[in-house]
Amino acid sequence: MNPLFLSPEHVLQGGYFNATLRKLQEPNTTIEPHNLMYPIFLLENEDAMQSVSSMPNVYRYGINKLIPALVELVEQGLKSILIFGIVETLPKDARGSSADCSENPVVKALPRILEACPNLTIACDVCLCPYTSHGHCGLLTENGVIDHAASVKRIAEVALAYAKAGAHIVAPSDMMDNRIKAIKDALVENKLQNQVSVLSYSCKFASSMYGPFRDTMKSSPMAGDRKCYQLPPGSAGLAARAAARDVSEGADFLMVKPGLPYLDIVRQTKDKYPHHPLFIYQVSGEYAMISRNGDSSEVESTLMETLTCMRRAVYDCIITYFAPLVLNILSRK
Ligand SMILES: NCc1[nH]cc(CCC(=O)O)c1CC(=O)O
Ligand SMILES: [Zn+2]
Ligand SMILES: [Zn+2]
Repeated sequence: MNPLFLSPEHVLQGGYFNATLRKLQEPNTTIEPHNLMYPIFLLENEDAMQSVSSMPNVYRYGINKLIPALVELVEQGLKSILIFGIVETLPKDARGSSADCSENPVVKALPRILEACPNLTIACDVCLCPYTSHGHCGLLTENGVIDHAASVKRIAEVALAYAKAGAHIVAPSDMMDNRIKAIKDALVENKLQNQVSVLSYSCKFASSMYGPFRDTMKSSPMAGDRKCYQLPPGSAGLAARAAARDVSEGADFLMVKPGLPYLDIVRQTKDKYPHHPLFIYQVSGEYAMISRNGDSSEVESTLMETLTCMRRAVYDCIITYFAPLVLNILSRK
């Protein structure tokens, strides 16, 4: 018996007393630039640049302001972006016609971003809510409920338009059943299947944490809510079935959204589909919460702790409004 009565197998502190040993104890949780995707709010007005009141350091850009910002971020290591179009003068109507018209800001911007940043991977969010007069993510019947077949057909058309305009990834965020297959079919019919991948918002929950995003996008539903297509927050079962549905329909990448309160879903999805790269969307409400957690050094340490824990859970790519800050932190290491 040793004089201190310590049982050797219960002495853990001998295994993490310096920084190198601590790194060994956190396997596979490092973050590199290819693990980050940066969401971009794109305005119709090409010369505009507006701050977002509920999200410090986040801007809505017209293409002429976006290009120089992106060129600089790519120099700092940015590998991928996720674009959201915002219309202000183009009309919103029942079928979301402005989502894929030739004047749509995303359709117009894609060739210019591809030219300015040839090594940047560009994903486009595909949804109808920023473009419909009723603000829902699908099309509605006369009775005001989701018209499933019409919605899926329309979402596939929009995805195809972004694919034709040069998007590398189309990312449907509407949560309609069967839209992944409809999009894949459209890509095949147009011989784009080997040039465009499909990132499915597969496990997207009806969360209260999308508030700052909806303010920014002006995309809240005019009536009702999204609970008939986004998942109930307590349902691990529907999340498992939604991921299975999207895998069977040919999704290249899966996603869990929001991130932090849903890490059990992240782990469940990764365990079931280890061969599908998994994305987490750290949403606008999470961004707002972390941004307010103290001074800049506390914000940075909270952010990195959060991303490390998410990585432990395990994701392959994190979609985060903090991407520029993370690149900056990585460059200082
Ligand atoms: N389809 C709309 C969409 N696409 C991405 C987000 C949320 C992003 C965020 O909060 O950062 C939302 C909001 C919603 O579904 O209500
Ligand atoms: Zn939507
Ligand atoms: Zn969306």
